[in-house]
Formats: sequence, structure tokens, C-alpha cells
Amino acid sequence: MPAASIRPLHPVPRSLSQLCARFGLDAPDDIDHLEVTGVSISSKDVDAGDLYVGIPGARVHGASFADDARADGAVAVLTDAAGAALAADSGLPVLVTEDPRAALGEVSAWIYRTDPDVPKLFGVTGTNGKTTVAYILDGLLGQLGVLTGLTTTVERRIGDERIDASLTTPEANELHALIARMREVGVHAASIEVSAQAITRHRVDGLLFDVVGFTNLSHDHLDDYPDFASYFEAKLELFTPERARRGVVSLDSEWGAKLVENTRIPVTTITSKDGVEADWRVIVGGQRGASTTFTLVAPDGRSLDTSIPMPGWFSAANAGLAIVMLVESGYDLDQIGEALERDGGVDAFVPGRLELVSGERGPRLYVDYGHTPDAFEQTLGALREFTTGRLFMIFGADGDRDATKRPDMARIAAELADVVIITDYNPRTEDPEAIRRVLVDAARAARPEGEVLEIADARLGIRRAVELADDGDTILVAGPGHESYTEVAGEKIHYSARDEAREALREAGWQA
Ligand SMILES: CC(=O)N[C@H]1[C@@H](OP(=O)(O)OP(=O)(O)OC[C@H]2O[C@@H](n3ccc(=O)[nH]c3=O)[C@H](O)[C@@H]2O)O[C@H](CO)[C@@H](O)[C@@H]1O[C@H](C)C(=O)N[C@@H](C)C(=O)N[C@H](CCC(=O)O)C(=O)O
Ligand SMILES: Nc1ncnc2c1ncn2[C@@H]1O[C@H](COP(=O)(O)OP(=O)(O)OP(=O)(O)O)[C@@H](O)[C@H]1O
Repeated sequence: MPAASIRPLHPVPRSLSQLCARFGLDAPDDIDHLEVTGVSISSKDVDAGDLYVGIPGARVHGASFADDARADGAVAVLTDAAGAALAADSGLPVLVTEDPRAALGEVSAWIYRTDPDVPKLFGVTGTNGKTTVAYILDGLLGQLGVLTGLTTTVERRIGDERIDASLTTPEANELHALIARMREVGVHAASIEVSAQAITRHRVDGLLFDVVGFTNLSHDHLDDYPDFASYFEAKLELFTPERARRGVVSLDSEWGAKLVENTRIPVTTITSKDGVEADWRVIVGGQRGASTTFTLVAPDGRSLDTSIPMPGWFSAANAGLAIVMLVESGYDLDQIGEALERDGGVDAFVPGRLELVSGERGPRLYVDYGHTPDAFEQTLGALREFTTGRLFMIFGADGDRDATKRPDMARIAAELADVVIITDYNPRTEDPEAIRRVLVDAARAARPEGEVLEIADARLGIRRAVELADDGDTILVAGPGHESYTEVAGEKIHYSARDEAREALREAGWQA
């Protein structure tokens, strides 16, 4: 079985009674001889020597797995009063705190000793572009000769060691373990994708970011937050002195300016939009199928001409943000410019983000992770720039996630693509047909004369688009990105849009 998380290989033990003293917890009897070397919150990820933290979840109380944790070598349980009752017969010493999730970050930082300032931490937040900016940061740091660590929706990576990600931002215990491992191998800088949920759910507690970056804010996650203002407040929390030293804020969405007004840390601003005032400016140049050129202009007038191997104005905006984050952390702009010139531009590959899977001949086919109205609008706009023929869009909507964005996603697809193919995509526990109904109705209402096809099976949807498309046409498969599974009726089924697309192109006699 693949490892569930990356941990330090040589943790230095901490005394359990010192932990109690440090965090003001009542120490149970007979714990003086006990030492902890790690932290887990899942019965599926316990290592010998762990402090098992029993968290009350939406479905189950983690403390109800204290027996399993003990069997796997946990030395004690930290939980709340309800959890203490559940763990009472486990035979493990039980430490009680009011809110174990809120304590997890600081406790993990202490156990894994992640308080020293190594590696340098870069945090990226925003509705769209977090993963991309994190990969660009990682790529740029590599170009500067820095050993890096990376955690995104796609993967956790330290040098050659990698595991697939499940959550966008790991739970705090996992994140601190990852950073401790980074320190062991000499990682100098880590790029961390930070979701709003992660900030709200204490997953980045116990960390002090050197620089945090904000991409944009648009409609998403309104199943988790009552309104836009609270979604914004969650992101704003990352831009406080307790969590970050300084920030770089993109003013490309109106929420950037609000963030600048409300933050309590020093920030610098950047924009790629005409008519917006900012400290740094990205001037987007040529947008081609596989790359975008741009000029980054610094507040002191210096400038840097380079390119990013991804299409879309927003790829240039994302690259500009990443470069300024590096400058804010102390890297020299001229040194970055020299590395970019030497390498012919930014050297970064972002899996499943406008990833071109087609070859020289035939329609261009991109697989993307976009699943918000704004991402649809930006990606379709970007692809239109160089599409001489028709633009095809294949998409569905996530089940068990913000349903209020679905009509807007479908409307934008219908307005901006020539042919829309609506398929199933990750229905999870929802009825896939009901999701499709909303999308099809909204797409047809937006463009009654438009070509809107409903093909439940995404594999067939992709094949239909490839059959219909020709040289000069562009096909966008939006949603699945890098993912290798889809979830139907709560069950994970293997599905890779990238593999399907390549196969469909080959079957049609095109290159892939
Ligand atoms: C809403 C939310 O964030 N839920 C998270 C929460 O789940 P939960 O409260 O339902 O937990 P639970 O299943 O009741 O379990 C409670 C405790 O028992 C433990 N447990 C549970 C079962 C078991 O067999 N053994 C066991 O030990 C669990 O590890 C947990 O500690 O704690 C779980 C354990 O870490 C997370 O996996 C889960 O994320 C779910 C999967 C999720 O979908 N989260 C989404 C909303 C999310 O966080 N997304 C963001 C951003 C997305 C983006 O990029 O746009 C992200 O950062 O991923
Ligand atoms: N700066 C941007 N502005 C608007 N849309 C963008 C931007 N950058 C990327 N996108 C679009 O959003 C999609 C998702 O990009 P990415 O995965 O980098 O974002 P994310 O914030 O990590 O998303 P998620 O939170 O869902 O993981 C891209 O594939 C692209 O369609």
C-alpha cells in the first residue's frame, strides 16, 4: 500500500509529561517514562510512538478508534471530553483539551520541532490558480538551484520522494511531519497550497509563512461558507502577523483590493489588468497554444521579459505573482531574470492545468482542472485567442460540492464555447442525472440555438468531441485535471481524462 503521509525518518522524541506541561494539560498518572515521536489523527495512519489525536468529525469521533491506534503503537490519546469517554477503555493515557483540532497545529509543531525557520515557507491562496502558482514557485526555485518541497492538490513532494494528495492542504499533523522531513533532507524552501477550508479548519496552524500570495476570489465553496464575505474572511486570516511575515496580493479580482485594505501584514500588489494601479505589473504578450510571453515590471522600473509554458493571460499573471513572492522573500529580481533567460523561460509543468495532450496534427486538446464559473470564463477566453476553428467544451459538475455555481458554469460554457458536451463528473453521492439536468437546462437557456449535447459517460463525451473536431479546432475537457478517479455513489472508480483523451485522439487517427 502506498504511504499515507510523508514523515521524518529520524524524529527526536519528546516527553509526554513535558507536552502536558507545555500545553497546560492535566497529566495522567504514570506517564513520566513515555515519549512521543509523531502525531496522527486517523486510525489508518498511526505509527509506533504517535500521539493519537481524537477529533470529533462530521461523521464520527476520531477517539472511537483509540483501540486501533493503540494496536498500531500509539502511546497516548489527546482528545476532548466526549472523546475521553470513548477512549477510556483503550488502555492508553488520555489527555483532554477543549478543541483537539484547534490544538493540533501547535502540538504537531512542538512534537516535530518545526518551529525553526527552515525551510522558508511560501503559502498560496485564492479561488483559482493556487496549484499553478505553487508549481511555478517550485519550478523557479529549482531554476535558482534551491532544493524544494511542494504540497498541492496533486501531490506532496520532497526531491524524488512523492505521494498523491487527498486534501488540497494536508491536516496540520501531516503538514508538520512533511516539513520536518523536508528539514531532514535539507530542503530550503517549500511551496504550500492553502485552501480556505484549511485556514478555517486549523490545518496551517503552528506555521509562520515567509511570504503568502493571493491569486483571486470568485464563486466557489459557498456550500462551506454562508456567503462571499465569510469565504473572503477565511482567506484574509492567512494575511495576519500570526501566520505570515509579508504578502503579495493580485489585484486582478476586486477582492485583492479588499484584502489590501484589511490585512495587518506588509503587502505588495501586482496586476495584469489594464487600468488597475499596483506596485508590480504583468504585461501579457503573445498567447499561443503552449506558452505565453510576458513582461514583469517592478516598482523601481526594472523589467523582466520571459515566458511560461502554459496558455492563457492568467498563466502569465500566476507566473508574475510567483516571481514577486520570491523577490519579497529576498531573492534578487535580476538573478531570477538571469535564470529565466538561461533556461528560456519558466521551467514548470503543472499536471492537469490546461495540459495539452494532443500532438502536432489534429485538434488541440487540453485537460483542465477548472471547476468554477471564473475558471471556465478565463480558460475559454484564453483558448479562443488562438483557436481558428471551433471551440469544444466538455464538462460536468462535482457532486456534494457547492451546487449554486452549477448554472453559472453551464451558462458560461454555452456562451463562450461553440459546442458544449455535458457529461457526468464526480457525482459522489448525488444523482448524476439531476446534476446534468441543471447544467443542460442552464446551458440551453443561455444559448437556445447553441449546440449542447448531453452524454452521461465522459469517455464517450470526449470521443464525440474528437470525432466532431478537426484541425484548427480546440477541445477543452474541464474538471478532472490530474485526477485518476471519479467518485460514483460514494465509490472511487479509475478514470483519467488525460489517458482517455490521448486514447480518443489515437483512435481517431490523430497524434497524442
Ligand atoms: C469538511 C471537511 O473538511 N472534512 C474533513 C474532516 O472530515 P470529517 O469531519 O467528516 O471527519 P470524520 O470522517 O467524521 O472523521 C473524524 C475523525 O476520525 C478519524 N477517522 C475516521 C474514520 C476512520 O475509519 N478512522 C479514523 O481515524 C478521521 O481521520 C478524523 O480525524 O476531516 C477529515 C480527516 O482529515 C477530512 O478528510 C475531511 O475532508 C473532506 C474529505 C473534504 O472533502 N474536505 C474538503 C471540503 C476540503 O477540505 N477541501 C479543501 C479545498 C478544496 C479546494 O482546493 O478547492 C482542501 O484543502 O482539500
Ligand atoms: N489566475 C487565475 N485566474 C483565473 N483562473 C485561473 C487562474 N489560474 C488558473 N485558473 C483556472 O483555474 C483552474 C484551476 O487552477 P489551479 O488548480 O491552479 O487552481 P486552484 O486554486 O489550485 O484550484 P483548487 O482549489 O480547485 O485546487 C485552472 O486550470 C484554470 O482553468
